[in-house]
Amino acid sequence: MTSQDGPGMATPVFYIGLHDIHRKDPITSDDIDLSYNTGYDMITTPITNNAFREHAASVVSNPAGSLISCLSTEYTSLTPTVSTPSMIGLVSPWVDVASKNPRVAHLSRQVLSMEVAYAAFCGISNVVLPPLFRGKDVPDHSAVSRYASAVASATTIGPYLQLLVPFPMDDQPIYPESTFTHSLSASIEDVRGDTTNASDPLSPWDAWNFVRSTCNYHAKLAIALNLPRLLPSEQVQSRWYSEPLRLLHLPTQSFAPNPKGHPVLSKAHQALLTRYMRLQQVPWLLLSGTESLQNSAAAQADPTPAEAANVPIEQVSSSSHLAYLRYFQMNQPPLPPLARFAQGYQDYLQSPLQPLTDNLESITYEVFEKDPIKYEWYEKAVALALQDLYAELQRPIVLAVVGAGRGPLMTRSLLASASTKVPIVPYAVEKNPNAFVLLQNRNAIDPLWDNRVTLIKSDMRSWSGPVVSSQPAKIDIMVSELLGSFADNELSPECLDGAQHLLHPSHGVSIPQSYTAWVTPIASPRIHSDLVHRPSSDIHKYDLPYVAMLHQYAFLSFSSEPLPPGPGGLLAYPPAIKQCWEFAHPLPPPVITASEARRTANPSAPGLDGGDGWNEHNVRRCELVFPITTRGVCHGLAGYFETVLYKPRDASVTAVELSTNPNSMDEKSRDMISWFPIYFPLKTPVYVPDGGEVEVVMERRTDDRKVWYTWQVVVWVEIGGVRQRVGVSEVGSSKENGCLM
Ligand SMILES: C[S@@+](CC[C@H](N)C(=O)[O-])C[C@H]1O[C@@H](n2cnc3c(N)ncnc32)[C@H](O)[C@@H]1O
Repeated sequence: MTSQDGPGMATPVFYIGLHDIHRKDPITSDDIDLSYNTGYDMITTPITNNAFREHAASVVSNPAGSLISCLSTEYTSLTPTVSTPSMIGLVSPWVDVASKNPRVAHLSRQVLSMEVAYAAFCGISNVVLPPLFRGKDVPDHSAVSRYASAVASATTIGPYLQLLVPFPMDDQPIYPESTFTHSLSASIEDVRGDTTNASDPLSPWDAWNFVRSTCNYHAKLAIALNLPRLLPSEQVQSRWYSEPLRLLHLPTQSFAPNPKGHPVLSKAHQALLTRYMRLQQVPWLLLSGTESLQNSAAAQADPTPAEAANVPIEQVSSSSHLAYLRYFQMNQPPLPPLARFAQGYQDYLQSPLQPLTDNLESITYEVFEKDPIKYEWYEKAVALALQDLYAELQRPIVLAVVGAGRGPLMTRSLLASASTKVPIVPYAVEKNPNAFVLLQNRNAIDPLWDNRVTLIKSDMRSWSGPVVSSQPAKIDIMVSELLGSFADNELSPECLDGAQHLLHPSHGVSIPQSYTAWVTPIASPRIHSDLVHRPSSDIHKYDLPYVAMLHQYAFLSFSSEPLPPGPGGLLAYPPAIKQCWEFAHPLPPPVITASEARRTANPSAPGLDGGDGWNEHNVRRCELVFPITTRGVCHGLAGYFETVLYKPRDASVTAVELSTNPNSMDEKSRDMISWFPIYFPLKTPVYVPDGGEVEVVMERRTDDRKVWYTWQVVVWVEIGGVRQRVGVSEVGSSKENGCLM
């Protein structure tokens, strides 16, 4: 249930349910038929009836100790039916497991467990739990703790249930007409007693975070989020976006009348829905506060938007809100190319490719070759480099594509030569014997290649180099694409260093000329939950960076300069994404000389992590500090890269660059699809308070045979003028899964 038209296509399906907030008894089959006929996809139902509520209230107010009775036909009319799958069960909202009165809390837990178990028995697979937040109350930590403990117990009931935990988006009071305001406690005391009044929009999220941590990120838990009429800040919206949203509750108060009196959503609500409805698991929408089904049945069933727009104002009914949502669904903007390409892969963790040790399959090359930007940018870069070198050398340029794959960069180099009219002596070097067959084919049959490309089946590091006019020659332009999602993680530095002796020492150009790795801390509960629930026999699951189309996550650190205002005038800030390190080619000759000296068994010190230390120059370390204004949980690090393919000698001509860094990708290589980000997981997520700092310590290490990364997160807070370390993650290390050279 991800998108209407399968992978690559545009519009999500909206599943819309009806929630009658005044309903006290389970629904009947007539109600279900009516809701279908009105155009809803599902409907909420109480699990027990008002008699049960009265029974529970009498037990609560009788301290002599009578007990809650078992469910019987007196207390529920719900039975399993063919329509059960389209029902969302509601645990009685008067159940107050967070009450500070131990008796209320205890009886509430009994009711909760009976109702959840009965719903599960009936085959209802989605059950909304009673709310923690009611009316104006912001529960204190004891209440949150009691609530979390009750939810944790509920996760043990029924194997196939999804428990939907209701939360408001922020600390605005819940709509007064919601049944959520009345609880069992109200009959004997003030609802919760201790509450806080200070404004804190993240308090519901914080409570949710505590609940799900108590439940160890249980896969059965999801959120039923109440959308307020006034939406909170972009950061609060993004935080909820990263969480497992199953239901978005839209009370009619979230709508405003348009000039004709028809209910519509504000621009800000529209933007939020468009974003949330692109989640891979599209949340369901729940409409409440409309008039009862019986009344709205009189209105036209399932009207078209045009019909809905012509409904006289006095007839605006539940179907008007529904018709608006259907209209809104049909007018969703199409997905951008990268999002289309990534359909089905969102947040799916893949081990990074190792094209040096493994031989890639043809289909993998085919996927790279679909990129609409990368090859075009390489062609531009080669053209600029050819012009620069030809102006200096005035002879054919020796150009080698090292790691040619199936040949797309060779094709682009030949096109650049044709467009600039700079003659080239082309070489294509590839170590994958299977891809080499295709290179031979291409040379023979592609009219552009026309058998003029010299093909070398070799590792670039052991190739003896070009021969021009029967004489050994140097390469003028060495073109490669050995970059991984974190720039250097497919060992581009080691491969290109190994081939540098083939490059002309004074004017030789490497395309790319340099590349940088970038990182930022993120909240990624979905990915964390995926890792938590992988078998514990997978002992390295946290000790590996993953390639992932990051989707349901939230940035935690932002720069202080706002972006231009978005829909509804909400201010948003770009994420703080910082550079870890850089590699540039060719290396200064003394670095290569020193590396060679260490390799040739002289008495110099060994490498820090073993070996002779000849690859020590490719070791890197960074310590980066990220300010955190709004508290959150860091589950891992998102990594990106940027590369300068070629910076022309004429400084007035713009350099040709590629980027996957969200802050620069649109400017440098918009719509490029070849690389997903990389993700470095934390085994134990770390909580970062408001005003804290996340320090990221990363290293690229080597023992001359392989390369690996280590990563660690440290949380700092200033308390009483003293900077204190309040959280430290384990050190993640990919040493056991390092990239072999
Ligand atoms: C990421 S693929 C890029 C392929 C192609 N240039 C493209 O853009 O579609 C990297 C290619 O480099 C090759 N390769 C990696 N290391 C190499 C080495 N040391 N010597 C020769 N080829 C290498 C791999 O086999 C693979 O074909």
